[in-house]
Amino acid sequence: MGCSLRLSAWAAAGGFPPSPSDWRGRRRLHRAPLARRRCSAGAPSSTPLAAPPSLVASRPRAGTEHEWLWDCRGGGIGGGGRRDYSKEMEVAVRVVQAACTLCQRVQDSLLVPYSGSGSVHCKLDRSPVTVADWGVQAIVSWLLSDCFQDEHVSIVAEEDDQTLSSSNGAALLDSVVAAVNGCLIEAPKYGLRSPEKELGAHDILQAIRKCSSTGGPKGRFWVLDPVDGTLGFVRGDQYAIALALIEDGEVVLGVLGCPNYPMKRSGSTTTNDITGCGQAWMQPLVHDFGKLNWRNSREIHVSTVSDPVSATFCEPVEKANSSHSFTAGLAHSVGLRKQPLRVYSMVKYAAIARGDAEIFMKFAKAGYKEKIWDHAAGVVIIQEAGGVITDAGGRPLDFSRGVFLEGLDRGIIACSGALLHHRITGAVDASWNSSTL
Ligand SMILES: Nc1ncnc2c1ncn2[C@@H]1O[C@H](COP(=O)(O)OS(=O)(=O)O)[C@@H](OP(=O)(O)O)[C@H]1O
Ligand SMILES: [Mg+2]
Repeated sequence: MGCSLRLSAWAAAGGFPPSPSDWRGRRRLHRAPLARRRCSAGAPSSTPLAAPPSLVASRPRAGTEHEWLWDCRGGGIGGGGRRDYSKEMEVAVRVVQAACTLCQRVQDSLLVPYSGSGSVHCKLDRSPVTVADWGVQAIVSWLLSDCFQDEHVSIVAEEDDQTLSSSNGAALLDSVVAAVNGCLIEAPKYGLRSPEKELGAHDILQAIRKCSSTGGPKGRFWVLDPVDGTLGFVRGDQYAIALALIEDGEVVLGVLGCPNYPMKRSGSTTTNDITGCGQAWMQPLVHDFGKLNWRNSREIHVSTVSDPVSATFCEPVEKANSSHSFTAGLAHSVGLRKQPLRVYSMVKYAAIARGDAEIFMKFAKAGYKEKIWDHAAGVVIIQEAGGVITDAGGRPLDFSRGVFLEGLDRGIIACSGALLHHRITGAVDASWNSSTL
């Protein structure tokens, strides 16, 4: 399912990174161009930004032997009586692979000041958005519709077309059109069809608009977060492309593309030897000179660590998105010793599924409503890899009630096993009333 990994030259030489700071994307943006960007939300806060010139200069080019790209995919296809989702899974992996390429190109262009696709824009809620968000949404929408022509394809996704359709949006729309066509022309590399002729602005706006389903308890719909962790993306750091399929309110498959998540050496995966309850895999991302090859898939499992002393917990980077002080209190009370691993996006979910961390916690401010696209793909991948994920009251996350995770009790807790999960939910109950959330 889906996390895809970019192996830097450093990781190729040294194996899996030993410390949280090493999880940061290998591409750093220079401070000056970022500071001039319009969106304050895109500006760095705690993350060191200025790239040592050596890092930027020595970043491996796509296609060199140093650059292996990986993704993991998982899916709820093991359940009894369920239908076969292999076609949907295959299409979803191919589509996310294509989307990863678009994102990598746009993230690279963010390194180039004032380049067309390299600018960061602001949404009404002041969160950042780039050509990649609209570009991915357009190609995923177009490709899914093309692959399932005899079905009505329904998609719930994060972006709308308002900014692009506005009178100020023409230049931006041109950049999206160029990025989308540049990616779709390579669709055959992923076993997908390219459009017969280049898509025009109208086609692309239509594809973006098509993702306007609002989900619900019945029927089938895809859920897309085109660039999850946009803040990480614009900072040259971690992000994920997240695609899931929901049927009658249940997530039945998910794919996460995580192009900047470094690969660990295959030898170190031998510690993760428990049998998951389903199936989750990771596989190489196709780089510029490659072709999708299914034989490279590997099954993934959660970690076997159940002692809090040895466990690693991860959480959002921004304290505005999850209370760091509350999770620090929980960590202390259950005996977690390690520093939290703060990583942008659903890469955190991939990390739990792959056994790189044992716990994920998110406690948003009161009143914030979690969206289904921020969790659907990651949740099913964790479950299929053998992990447990619920709200803080121990109930499954409910994807059947529209675009929000309605009824979510306090926060989200994912663990590699039931024992750790039980301890954390117990600690939440013990400390909730005295918290200020
Ligand atoms: N106030 C608030 N509280 C909680 N969550 C929020 C909030 N605002 C936004 N979001 C959603 O969080 C998504 C980013 O999650 P991350 O785990 O990447 O957060 S962080 O950037 O590492 O802090 C982010 O997803 P993207 O917009 O796709 O990046 C948002 O959907
Ligand atoms: Mg998101």
